[in-house]
Amino acid sequence: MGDAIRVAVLGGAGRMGQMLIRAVGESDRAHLTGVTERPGHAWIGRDLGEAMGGAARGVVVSADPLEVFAGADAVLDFTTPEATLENATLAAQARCVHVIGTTGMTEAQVAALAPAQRHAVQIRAGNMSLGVNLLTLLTKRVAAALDADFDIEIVEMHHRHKVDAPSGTALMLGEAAAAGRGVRLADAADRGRDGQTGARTRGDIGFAALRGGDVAGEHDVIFAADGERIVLRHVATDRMIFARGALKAALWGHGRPPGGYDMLDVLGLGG
Ligand SMILES: NC(=O)C1=CN([C@@H]2O[C@H](COP(=O)(O)OP(=O)(O)OC[C@H]3O[C@@H](n4cnc5c(N)ncnc54)[C@H](OP(=O)(O)O)[C@@H]3O)[C@@H](O)[C@H]2O)C=CC1
Ligand SMILES: O=C(O)C1=N[C@H](C(=O)O)C[C@H](O)C1
Repeated sequence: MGDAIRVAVLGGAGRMGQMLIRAVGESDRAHLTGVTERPGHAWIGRDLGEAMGGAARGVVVSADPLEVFAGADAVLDFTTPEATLENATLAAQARCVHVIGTTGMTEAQVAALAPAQRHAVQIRAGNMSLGVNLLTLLTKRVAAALDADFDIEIVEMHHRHKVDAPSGTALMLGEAAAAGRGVRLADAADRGRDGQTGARTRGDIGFAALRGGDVAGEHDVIFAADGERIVLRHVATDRMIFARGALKAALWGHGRPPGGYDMLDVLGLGG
């Protein structure tokens, strides 16, 4: 394994957890040293390979994140907001790179992640794909070039199991649009229309969330004016784009000074 970094996957039985395990397995720069799951999960105590329906891999799925963090240089965390908050403290104690893909965190939960950044490299993004991160830059540019005659609407669609809305990606795109406009998203966001809503408020950034089937993730940023419409679109057809992005982040973060980073930093696209 030579210089390969030691990587653990948190929430290994999840949709993303299984992709992350695959991505680490495909890499010659990383090797899997641990996997966690929620206490009480059916995979706990089982060999990972067997739990996934294949050959034994010599990694036992653990409900004890402490021992898993202790044996890892980096942890990949696509779990729940509550688990991610606990993991941030453990990553700081173990000085692990903490790659956070978890979405649906409240403002207070995001703020609570900050103290851990004094001791650990923490890389967080609502979307780890190259395409979406590029789209945030395009969105910011287009929003900066247009005035509020162009109404901005962000429409996203995801699989039926998704539990948070708007998606983390939609919020990233909303932040980018707001930054381009020179406003705060918190002041401009319209996150739910139903019933007698009244006419659209000029300058609002609207969100709509669709859920159904097995959609991996689709996002449109619409700039709609009288007589014309610009649509910027990203379509994910395979969750491996998120998993490979997360592993790229772990490799990038290994050996860096502690702090809070995002995927634009990892991809070298930050300002
Ligand atoms: N940033 C990005 O690029 C992407 C982010 N995501 C985000 O990642 C998150 C996970 O998505 P997805 O994989 O679809 O969801 P899943 O529900 O399939 O996976 C989450 C996994 O975490 C497990 N889990 C829950 N609590 C703990 C705990 N305390 N310790 C260890 N494991 C735990 C769950 O177990 P159990 O089911 O038993 O509760 C489950 O197996 C979501 O927030 C999603 O939005 C998804 C794709 C890309
Ligand atoms: O839950 C998902 O599946 C996804 N979540 C992320 C989000 O909330 O934007 C990223 C991706 O769109 C898939």
